[in-house]
Amino acid sequence: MGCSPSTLPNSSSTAGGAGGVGNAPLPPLDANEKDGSLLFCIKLRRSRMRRCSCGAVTLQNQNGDGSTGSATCGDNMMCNQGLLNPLQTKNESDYEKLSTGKKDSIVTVAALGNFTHSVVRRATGTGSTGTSGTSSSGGGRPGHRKSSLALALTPEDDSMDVYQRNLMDLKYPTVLPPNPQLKALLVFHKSDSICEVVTLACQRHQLDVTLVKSKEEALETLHKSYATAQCYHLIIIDARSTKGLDAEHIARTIRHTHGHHLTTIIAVCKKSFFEKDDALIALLDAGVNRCIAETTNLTLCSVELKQILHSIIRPHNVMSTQQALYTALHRLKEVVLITDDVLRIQYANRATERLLNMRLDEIISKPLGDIFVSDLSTISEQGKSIKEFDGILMVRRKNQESIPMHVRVVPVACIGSAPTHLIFNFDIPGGGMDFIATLPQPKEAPRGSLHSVRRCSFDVRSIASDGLRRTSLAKLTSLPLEAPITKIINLLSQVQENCSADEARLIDKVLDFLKREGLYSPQMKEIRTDDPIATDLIGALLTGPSVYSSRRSSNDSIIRTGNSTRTATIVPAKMKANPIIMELLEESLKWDFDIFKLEEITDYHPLLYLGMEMFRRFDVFATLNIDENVCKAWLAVIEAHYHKSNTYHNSTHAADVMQATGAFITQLASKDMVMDRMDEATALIAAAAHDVDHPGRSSAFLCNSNNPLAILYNDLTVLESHHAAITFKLTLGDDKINIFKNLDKETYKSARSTIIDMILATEMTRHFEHLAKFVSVFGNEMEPRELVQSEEETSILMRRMLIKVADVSNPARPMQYCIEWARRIAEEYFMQTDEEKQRHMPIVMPMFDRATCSIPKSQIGFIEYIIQDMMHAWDGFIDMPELITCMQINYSQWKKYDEQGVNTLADIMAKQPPVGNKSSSSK
Ligand SMILES: Nc1ncnc2c1ncn2[C@@H]1O[C@@H]2COP(=O)(O)O[C@H]2[C@H]1O
Repeated sequence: MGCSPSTLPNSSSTAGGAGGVGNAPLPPLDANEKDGSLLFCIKLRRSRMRRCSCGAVTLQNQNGDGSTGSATCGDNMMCNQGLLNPLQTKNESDYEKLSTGKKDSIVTVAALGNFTHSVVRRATGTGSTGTSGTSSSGGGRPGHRKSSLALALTPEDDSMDVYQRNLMDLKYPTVLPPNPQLKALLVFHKSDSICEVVTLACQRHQLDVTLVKSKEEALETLHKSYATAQCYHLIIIDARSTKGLDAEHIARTIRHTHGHHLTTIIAVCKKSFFEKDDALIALLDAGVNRCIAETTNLTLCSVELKQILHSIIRPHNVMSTQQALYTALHRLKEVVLITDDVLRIQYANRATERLLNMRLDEIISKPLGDIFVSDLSTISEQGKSIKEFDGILMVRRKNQESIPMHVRVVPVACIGSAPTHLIFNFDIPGGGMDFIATLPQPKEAPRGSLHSVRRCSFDVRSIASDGLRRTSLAKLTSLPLEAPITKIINLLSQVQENCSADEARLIDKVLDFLKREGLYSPQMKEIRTDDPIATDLIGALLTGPSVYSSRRSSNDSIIRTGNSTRTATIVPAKMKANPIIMELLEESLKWDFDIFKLEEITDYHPLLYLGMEMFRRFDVFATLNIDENVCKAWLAVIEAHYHKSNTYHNSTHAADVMQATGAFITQLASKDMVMDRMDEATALIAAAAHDVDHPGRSSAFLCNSNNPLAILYNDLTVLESHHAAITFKLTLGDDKINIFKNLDKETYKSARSTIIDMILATEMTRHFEHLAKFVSVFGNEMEPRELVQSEEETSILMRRMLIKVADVSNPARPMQYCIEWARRIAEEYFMQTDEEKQRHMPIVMPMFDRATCSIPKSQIGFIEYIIQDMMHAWDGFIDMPELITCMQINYSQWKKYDEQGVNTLADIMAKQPPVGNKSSSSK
């Protein structure tokens, strides 16, 4: 069997393989799977792990006698042949019967993971495909190619002896790439001689060709083909003239169309085009895989096409099988760990989780040294050269004593260089879970009982140095403390050993939930979107920074400091009694207030002007018993600490949130749901300051870059904690701006607590928790005060929701403002991605790349997953139907843009009237 290390693309889209293989999408990749850079066809013997090379890849080989050598064996022949159609993945249990029950049998990853019906039938020698051959006679599944004329997915594919292959399959079954009837969609404005030659070349290679003449026709055809699971593998676009077709636009639209991440797109260009690298690069950036020169020479065109089939389409097909392999590895009973090139764990399967008593997210990215107590210098000398190893290592389980395990370690090379990665395989007595289930549990731990089991070569120093810690751990674990939840988890784990794969998967999910904190805190609904942009955005907003730690991490240790050069004593800008400003501020409580105009006419001091207007309208001066000038100075200082360079998180956003807060307070009052004066004042202050000193980067970014703020707040609620803290630091640090100085102690304490609570409530990771609590109290038939909650508790829930809705109300603003906010936030996200790339940091939202991001898709996802439910809940409470109306209009507009392929910021902005022109609407 061959090993086929290859690079996994860093995108969940690979998993679907929809565009490339025309099959049902595979499940999305886990974070670690996404980042895994290796793919292995592995077979693991109970007693030995073997591996060999494919093609140019060199891997060391351990022969049966223990010697090492280079493996370029005939097993490689088995790597990529035959068929794997995920649609046919049914009969896993059949296959398990076939592959188990043999002592010292080869436990193939395929045997335990997805395996196809057709392969099973071939392997068992039953069924027509077994004897007629899957690719030569057409006796396989319907619609499959006839091999003598068709493209061979591997050089061996067409000529392989069918019987011999079946025997080989039986012995070394592998996961095989799909090999469907290939379909090509030709998008040519007119059927000229070039189009004819391309068509003939396609036909020469047995491609099923469809010709369309416009972008609309192309999209409709793709849409239909996706709906009927008959995807196109190759799309060839005529890019010779922009008059007929805008190839760049078409390519970009196709890339953003669901199911076409892996579709191969080729552009046919004029010869002269190859002298203009700008134009070529633009096409490639739009998602074209290759540009080819127009030709009327059929042979040339045919050769070009053949190369594309081999170098692009075939690898895409192979890639689509990677998920199957990972699934298989994941379910393997043997413990398998793979490290990356700096010896951090990049892959661990489920058995590893059990062995180490840790969750995958706790394992992935850990340095190897963290899970072994033993000295690892025999495997890696100062992290430089890595060596084969077969012996005993002390493994450190979470919260428990270390245990000795027999471990085999194999170094592998990825791209022909010296070996960089290590594969660890643990020899588990009895072959699997039973042993793991019997590992010493806290109470019954027969300490040291396993120590005599095997020949050992422990590193005495490491054990001694760790002794103290282990002794105290031992004391802890022997305490008669066992939470009921631990018992439940253990019982469920036992049940899992003897149940079907589907049941095991469900139990896995249950276990996952049980192991989480906050079992009774409402959480976000599962994100059910296939759209990677929405997944990226919502995932980044709703999950804490730990989620990113498993992504490729950075060796970047540059610490980004906050904007610490400003002093708190900034003299307030002189507010001019400008009649235009005054006139605009008359509208300041209306939902369609033009905040961008205010930004412009106040020369980027909207917070100062809007803030004073709000303070005046809600008589905050009297409530705080403070001079107007102190409030003015306070607003000026707060505004000065918003970063002008942020496109979104600047003082205009703060003013916008304050304006929404004012509008909500007014509406509440009109509904007789009056907030008291101090509640109004604190809500406005919280709104004004809620993002102060925002660095224009997310909390996850700060955590990933070891920013001092992330260190200070232990990666928890980093930005919001900072906004709240700096608000008070600035305010209390200078008497001239201390708006609280005349409050008595108790009132100040209560005001401070309210402001902090409101600012912290803007953190999105607890979005669903806040929303669910709000709905459970205010969405109830009963009066809130009849519920168990105290009045103070209900009022806290209301204030939190108020600032949350105000904070993300931009998708429910009139369309032209909504679009401008979308532009600003997208630009800020893009700048973060640019910086992450430049500093080689983990990319928090890879889809927010200015070259490829679809703004409409991001907004559709944001509205669907975050905004919609919240706006309905808030409207139900406050009765502001204009929020819902605006949101729905905006949503339809984003959908329209999406359908039209208006994706980039430039595309969208080109469709907008100038900002500030209220009367015009979007095209
Ligand atoms: N229109 C939008 N599209 C995408 N994300 C948004 C939009 N508006 C707000 N957000 C995000 O929602 C977050 C709410 O909290 P922040 O203001 O810290 O950061 C905000 C942005 O990250």
